Amino acid sequence: MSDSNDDKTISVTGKKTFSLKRPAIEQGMVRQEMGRGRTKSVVVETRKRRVTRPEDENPVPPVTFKPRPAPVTEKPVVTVVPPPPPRAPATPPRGAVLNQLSAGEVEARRRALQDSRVRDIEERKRAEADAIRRAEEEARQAAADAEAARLKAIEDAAAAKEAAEQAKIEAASPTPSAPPAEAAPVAVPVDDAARGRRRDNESEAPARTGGPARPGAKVTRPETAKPTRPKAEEDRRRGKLTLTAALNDDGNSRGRSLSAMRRRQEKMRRSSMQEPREKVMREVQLPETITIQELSQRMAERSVDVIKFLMKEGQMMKPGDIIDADLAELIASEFGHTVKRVSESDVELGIFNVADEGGELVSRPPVVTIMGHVDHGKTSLLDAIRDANVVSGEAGGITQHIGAYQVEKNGKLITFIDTPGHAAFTAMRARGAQATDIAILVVAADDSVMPQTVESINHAKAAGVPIIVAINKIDKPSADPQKVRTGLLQHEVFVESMGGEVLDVEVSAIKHTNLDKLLDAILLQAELLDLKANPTRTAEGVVVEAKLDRGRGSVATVLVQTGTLRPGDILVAGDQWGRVRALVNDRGEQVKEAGPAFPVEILGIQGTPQAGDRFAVVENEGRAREIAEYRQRLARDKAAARQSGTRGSLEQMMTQLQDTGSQEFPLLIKGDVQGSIEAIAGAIDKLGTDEVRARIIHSGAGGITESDISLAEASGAAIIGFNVRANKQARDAAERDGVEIRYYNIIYDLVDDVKAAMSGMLSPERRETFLGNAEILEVFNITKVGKVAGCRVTEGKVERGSGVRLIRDNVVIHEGKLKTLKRFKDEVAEVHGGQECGMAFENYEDIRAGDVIECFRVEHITRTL
Ligand SMILES: Nc1nc2c(ncn2[C@@H]2O[C@H](COP(=O)(O)OP(=O)(O)OP(=O)(O)O)[C@@H](O)[C@H]2O)c(=O)[nH]1
Repeated sequence: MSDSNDDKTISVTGKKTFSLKRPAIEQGMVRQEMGRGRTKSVVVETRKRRVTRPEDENPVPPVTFKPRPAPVTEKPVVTVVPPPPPRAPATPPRGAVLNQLSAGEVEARRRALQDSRVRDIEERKRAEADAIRRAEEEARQAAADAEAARLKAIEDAAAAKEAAEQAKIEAASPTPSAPPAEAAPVAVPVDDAARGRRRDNESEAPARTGGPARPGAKVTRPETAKPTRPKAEEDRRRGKLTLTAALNDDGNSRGRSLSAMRRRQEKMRRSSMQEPREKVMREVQLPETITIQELSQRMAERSVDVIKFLMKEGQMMKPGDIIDADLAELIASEFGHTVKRVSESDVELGIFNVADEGGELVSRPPVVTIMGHVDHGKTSLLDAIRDANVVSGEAGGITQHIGAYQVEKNGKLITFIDTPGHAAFTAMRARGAQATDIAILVVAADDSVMPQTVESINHAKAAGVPIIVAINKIDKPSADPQKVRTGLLQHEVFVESMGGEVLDVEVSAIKHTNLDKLLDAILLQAELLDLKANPTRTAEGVVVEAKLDRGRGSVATVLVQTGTLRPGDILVAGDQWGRVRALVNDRGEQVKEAGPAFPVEILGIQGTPQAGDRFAVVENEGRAREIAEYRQRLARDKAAARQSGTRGSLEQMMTQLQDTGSQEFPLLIKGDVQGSIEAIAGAIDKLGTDEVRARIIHSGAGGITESDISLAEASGAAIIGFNVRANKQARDAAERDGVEIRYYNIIYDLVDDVKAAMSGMLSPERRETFLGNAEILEVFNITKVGKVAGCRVTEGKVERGSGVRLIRDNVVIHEGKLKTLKRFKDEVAEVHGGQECGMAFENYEDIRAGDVIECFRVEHITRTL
């Protein structure tokens, strides 16, 4: 051990070692008050000015470096310094020679000893005060802890009885670290505190107390200081000092607040009891498809719970997966929620057929359509009426063909739809628009009832529209109006003069004869119908015609059916929408409004709607755009789904019958001759029972036309072709509108199928795929082979091995198989459109130039219902 080491020890521990050699700098430990009971130890250095005396002029060199080593005795030191400080080192520093001191030196030493004694006393007092304060702090802390434990124990009596006991025990019994406050000064010896500070640490340092413990003291110092600091440090770390804490009696300790403890207890009680929260049952809106995440949100459940449920059901899914409404409903009901299914089409809700809110119903003009057989004078009659009865006061106005016009008779208006013919009428009806109130059936007096007259009758009847018969061309000498009347009887049109209720007027379009009578009849019929509408509500109606006009953009002629349309209105028409820029009437004049049954041209629609589309005024552009987009999407989907299903199919009809309990089975029959049609109609009629019967909405001889398709579509009927085919336009229309056409050449098969459909047991579906048509250009008679048709494939392709039909004037002459299919003398598998080929039928030779050979493939698909 060196001197320097000794010095260091003193400075660190603060102990005073009695030594002859006093360091120039004195050091000591002082406890400094930090406020609110906190203290800290501070090392204090005291620098003393050296006093020089005459005898000290030659100062004794430092004893430690004295060259003469001399034995060091303790005794003189002990005698010179009367009260040896407790635990003072027994050995003075080596190298001190006492017996060679001068008188001055002795005097100086005596003074030094006195000073040190005074210092010792002061330090002892200070240490005593420190010890008392520390003891008080500890006691206060212990009391606070005990109080906290006691409160906790009281409030949580049931749950923590033992803890309460323990807390009480702790509170009652003093621990070494927490003696009672009043006992503290007695319990902690002052001198012990001054020297070793911690009596309770004595067990840790027995070796230190026994002898000179400088190195040991140095090492253990942090430990000995430890118990005095923790409280202050804990307080500092526990959190920020608040006003409450500062004003607290404890001063230096912050316990948990009462409410914090209550909260904690409540939390513990909840978690221990696992109290289920009250579940809120919701009405979950389900669209056709929904993601699991969205469904969970709508149910206010966790998506992980939904996924767990699905896993239990054996389906591994992710939150982003899309499920259908059925599964979503199952999940929702499993979680205890109710379900409300909504569909995309809900966007259209409240657009059409909006109920009148108050407003008075006022009479409106009737809307009339003219129908009839070709060349019976429909156009002539329409023109004659228009020319003769242009709305009074408007003379000179240039008549515009906008698709509809109005005439005036006896101060009453009549609206005519300018597109004659039942095809247009039914096309409109097929789109859901029943624009017409009255149908004028034009029958030429010199020609009587013809096939299209019958079609027109059937179309009007299917629509439930009353008919007025206009017997035209009565100016002609060959006119026989009576023949027309009797002819109509066969088709269940009973005119007044024959005892029926149907009004009939003999007219001449050319001579303008009886046009007034016809108009009177229309007004009379309108009166019977009591046509009324509310002009004060938002407008609804139907598109009569639409076109893209150069310079004016999209132009649509609409017929307002209810409400009043004005410029600035936002409307949706079919899958188009727009803001009405201008309204133009049938005389080319801009008008400010169009009321019920008024035809007007609208400018401002974004695209071109289709004739027959319904239109309605909506409240804002957003809604209009939304509906238009939905409808465009729907149209695309429909187009995509067209291949997969047909609307007017026997199968579907049967399902409908089962679903709706409907008792009618609508059919449209076209045959090669009237006789076979009658036979078919008779056979089908016999199939009828009390529960279900077939209703032939139209039948006729001849090929299947576009008008048949639209009638079938509008009436939801299936078309049966007996030995007849559909022409190209009709085929396209059937495909577009999803109407099934079934071809038969044996009445027995036809009746069997209808019977099966009606009784709910359909035989395997015979699905026929059209492959192509070839026109016979020339017929060659080749010996040994027979008749060979030199053809050009006009449509699609022709395949060897497929079924073929020979068609003459849209009537099937023969159905069978091909014997040969040749191209430049070679037998080929198929011939494509535009190419020429040679064909011969098996066992059939009656072929002529101009005949058409239809090629088709037949598949039998077993029905699954
Ligand atoms: N004598 C006479 N001829 C008439 C009368 N009405 C029409 N015609 C003639 O009959 C022919 C056909 O008349 P349209 O008005 O074109 O007949 P439509 O029914 O419109 O004919 P499509 O448009 O082909 O269906 C024309 O040549 C007319 O001149 C009439 O009252 N008397």
